[in-house]
Amino acid sequence: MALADDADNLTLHTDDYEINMMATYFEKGMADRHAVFEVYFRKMPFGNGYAVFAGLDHLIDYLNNLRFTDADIDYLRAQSDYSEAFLDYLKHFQFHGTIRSAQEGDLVFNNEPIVQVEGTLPECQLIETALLNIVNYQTLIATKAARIRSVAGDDPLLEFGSRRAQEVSAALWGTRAAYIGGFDATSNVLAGQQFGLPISGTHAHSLVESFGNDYDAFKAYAETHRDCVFLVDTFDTLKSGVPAALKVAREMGDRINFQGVRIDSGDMAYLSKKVRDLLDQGGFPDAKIYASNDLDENTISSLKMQHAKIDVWGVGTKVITAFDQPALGAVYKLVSVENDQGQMIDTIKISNNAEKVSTPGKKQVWRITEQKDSKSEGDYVALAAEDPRDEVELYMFHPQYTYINKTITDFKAEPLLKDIFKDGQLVYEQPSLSEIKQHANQVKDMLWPEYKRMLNPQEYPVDLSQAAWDNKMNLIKQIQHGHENHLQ
Ligand SMILES: Nc1ncnc2c1ncn2[C@@H]1O[C@H](COP(=O)(O)OP(=O)(O)OP(=O)(O)O)[C@@H](O)[C@H]1O
Ligand SMILES: O=P(O)(O)OC[C@H]1O[C@H](OP(=O)(O)OP(=O)(O)O)[C@H](O)[C@@H]1O
Ligand SMILES: O=C(O)c1cccnc1
Repeated sequence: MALADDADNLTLHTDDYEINMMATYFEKGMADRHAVFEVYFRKMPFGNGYAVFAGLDHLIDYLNNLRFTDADIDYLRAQSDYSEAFLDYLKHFQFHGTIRSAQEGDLVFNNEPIVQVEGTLPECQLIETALLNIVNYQTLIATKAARIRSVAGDDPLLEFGSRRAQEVSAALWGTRAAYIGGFDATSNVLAGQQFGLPISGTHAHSLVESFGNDYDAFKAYAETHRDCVFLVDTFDTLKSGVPAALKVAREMGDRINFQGVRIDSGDMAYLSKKVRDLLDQGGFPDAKIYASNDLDENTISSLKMQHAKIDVWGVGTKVITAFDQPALGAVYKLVSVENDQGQMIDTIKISNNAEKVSTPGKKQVWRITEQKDSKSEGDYVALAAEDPRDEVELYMFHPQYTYINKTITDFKAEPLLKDIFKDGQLVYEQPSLSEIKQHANQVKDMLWPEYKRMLNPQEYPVDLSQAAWDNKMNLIKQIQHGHENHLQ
């Protein structure tokens, strides 16, 4: 079944309630009301000290193709009680909004806006689902990949997860996100073609089974390929797999590039050391040992501690499915909306759970670093009208435990949210994937190691400016005193 006549058009990839709300705004004469929504997540994924932002490229594609086709309108007409006037509005709908966002590869933290959408109420509402879907998944995978990179050192990391990913587009966009987070190549050929990712591949057990023994399989492979990595664990790694690999490598000599062997089961610390000895004694000290089988940052870290002689890591299921945390949990909250007098009114979502109280007002995130070493002091979430670069000293305090505070003087402040779309026009010059990867690598340097350790990292400060904090407290008080906003 074809998904849509225009595969890039994901306009109906939205929740029914978004279109229902659009209809209400339209019918109530509020379709031109201006609004600001912000995306943020509440908890750091995997207990990591930072997250790696990804998804902007797909988000831009999505917005560039946002329009209701005739078939979409017919479908909506058949599904609901929308008026013809509203359907006609959808037919002529174009995205004229403004998007500010972190860039792919940027480090982002909990409780700060990572994407901001400004536009009419209906257009902001329509894109919520797809935006969250894209950013939630890709940021999660890029972060998982960064954790795996953090224990792998400089070893090559290959992404093998397509067969285990949650369907096709997760495999494709997921492997791109894993590349941004720190992987070097993917086994997915379509991802290579579509995104320009380096691809890489060895062979499966089925090849060995098809030939009935290691030697015949490796020999056949060597006669049909120049670059060879032999999978040695189908029958017996040490007694049969590695000896057969060595025999074929010797027989083929310069006719092949014997890159090494792959182990996919058993005790990989023990086996890799034994295999290393066999390769070295067999005259192939440069042959590499590849390992795969349910690897993640914990097993790789453990194998490193056991001094396993593994050179290249193939990681599938656990990176592509973000195995230990299936969702990032980023949300999309209205922070400001125009009233019937044309004034922007800040809005808040109250909850008994302090973490769930949203921070009202259109904001910018300022990354504060020390002048002397460019190391980060924390993020300063300020109202859009504020500019900490005008300040000589900056008072930073924890938004809940306000007694935790510091005043810093010799600082640089860089805005995290950059202009992507302005009034519907793409104004962002999209970097290449290799530039994104390089950026992701570089920005990690600004974090102190305490925020980067895999287990129990320090909590990175994400502070509110005094004005943003006062604004939040005032709105909470107003609501507690029964003065809810009446925008009509
Ligand atoms: N020395 C080791 N230290 C820590 N973890 C290891 C070590 N050796 C292997 N592992 C991991 O232990 C797990 C073993 O999984 P599993 O029981 O599925 O493998 P297996 O029995 O060797 O092979 P098979 O996939 O054929 O069942 C894998 O996640 C593997 O990466
Ligand atoms: O374990 P993962 O991290 O998900 O990595 C991908 C796995 O996919 C392959 O196994 P599979 O059993 O699917 O095929 P095979 O016959 O090649 O072993 C490969 O050998 C890895 O074990
Ligand atoms: O190339 C490989 O070795 C590979 C590819 C996909 C899954 N497992 C292994």
